[in-house]
Amino acid sequence: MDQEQLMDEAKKARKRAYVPYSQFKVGAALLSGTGVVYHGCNVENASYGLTNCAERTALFKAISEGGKDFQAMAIVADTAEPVSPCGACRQVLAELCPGDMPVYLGNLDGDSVVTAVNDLLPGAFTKEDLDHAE
Ligand SMILES: O=c1ccn([C@H]2C[C@H](O)[C@@H](CO)O2)c(=O)[nH]1
Ligand SMILES: [Zn+2]
Repeated sequence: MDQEQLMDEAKKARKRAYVPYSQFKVGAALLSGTGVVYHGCNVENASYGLTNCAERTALFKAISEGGKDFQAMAIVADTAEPVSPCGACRQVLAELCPGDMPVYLGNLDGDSVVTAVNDLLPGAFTKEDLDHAE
């Protein structure tokens, strides 16, 4: 599955966004090592802070269903520039995906940029930091 196909999967996921408060729909698609695509949309809540972003929805779905060896993630929103994932999602990506995994950021106009997990969160706090606790 190439970048364009994974972006199309993210666009499909975006349609399911539950966004009664922001009306800002985001979709994500995460490709696993076995070729399975895990889809995620943002899911908001009347208690705003409980909102789950599209990226974390896809990641948590994938882990809970046994997905592994993640190959790439595509993220799309209706933004002027390709969407920029929030800090919480960058941290969860750093936890669960390889540092060199490509992340495709896009918008509905077809603009896209390719980045990588490490570039989204240089110096991430990781399990290695915990290993050195005294
Ligand atoms: O990369 C992003 C950025 C924002 N949101 C969601 C959270 C909230 O529902 C809405 C506005 O921030 O967009 C995502 O899902 N992913
Ligand atoms: Zn986020």
